[in-house]
Amino acid sequence: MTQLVTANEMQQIDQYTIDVIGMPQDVLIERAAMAVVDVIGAGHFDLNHVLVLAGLGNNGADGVAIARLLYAQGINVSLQFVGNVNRAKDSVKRQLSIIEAYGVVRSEKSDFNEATLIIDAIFGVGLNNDLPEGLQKMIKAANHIEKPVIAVDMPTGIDATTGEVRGAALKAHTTVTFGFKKVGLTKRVGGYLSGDTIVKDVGMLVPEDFEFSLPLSQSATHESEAI
Ligand SMILES: NC(=O)C1=CN([C@@H]2O[C@H](COP(=O)(O)OP(=O)(O)OC[C@H]3O[C@@H](n4cnc5c(N)ncnc54)[C@H](OP(=O)(O)O)[C@@H]3O)[C@@H](O)[C@H]2O)[C@@H](O)CC1
Ligand SMILES: [K+]
Repeated sequence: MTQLVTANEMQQIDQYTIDVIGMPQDVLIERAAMAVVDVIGAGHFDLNHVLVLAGLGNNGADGVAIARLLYAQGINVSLQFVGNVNRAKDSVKRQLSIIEAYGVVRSEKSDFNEATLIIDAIFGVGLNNDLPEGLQKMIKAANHIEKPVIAVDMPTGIDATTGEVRGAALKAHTTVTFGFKKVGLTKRVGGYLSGDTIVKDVGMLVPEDFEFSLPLSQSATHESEAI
């Protein structure tokens, strides 16, 4: 039995945990990154060349932290930004200044062909529009070569509430989603493109009087089991 949430409900819980409980955002980002690295470690993925695709919001911040953790384990990882870094959120810029001290290579072009595993940290629950044309093209090309993809929180391009594709969506082998299972991962194309979905606890707290709008789902899911 799992509690399903909409994008908005997840964002309210995020904000409450940070603003009311006082949990630093960078702690949540670090725990999210560690959760994804746990899943990578427990999986049977080819880690010869991991390519992290990072966007400009907190989903991207998760991605930069994941790249740092993998690099610190001696894994061959490259980081590619999707979008204009100058427009990135502060959380991403903080992660960037940290990772630069570790010496991680930032690749400009998307070296999909060499990658043996792709970490999709472009957009998460903050997706609020159709993807830009260029990104849609890149995603369709990536889907075509069928590289294994681990989606961070949501497959990029899937609306976390409706499960619809916003122009294009990166098909994931596995989706590691934080806190609660987003209802978009169970509906329409979102249910298909998200692959195996694992819910990981990153320390979010739900307000006492919080009213979930969705019923508990029967769907089996991996709770945040220790791996
Ligand atoms: N909050 C927390 O504490 C934690 C959050 N966590 C992580 O954060 C993720 C949510 O982060 P997020 O709200 O920054 O949104 P995200 O999905 O990164 O999008 C980035 C920005 O892109 C923009 N944008 C949207 N759609 C667009 C489009 N079609 N085309 C172009 N641009 C578009 C939009 O910016 P705007 O347009 O609103 O200025 C948006 O802000 C969540 O999924 C999880 O991974 C975890 O670390 C746990 C702790
Ligand atoms: K993502």
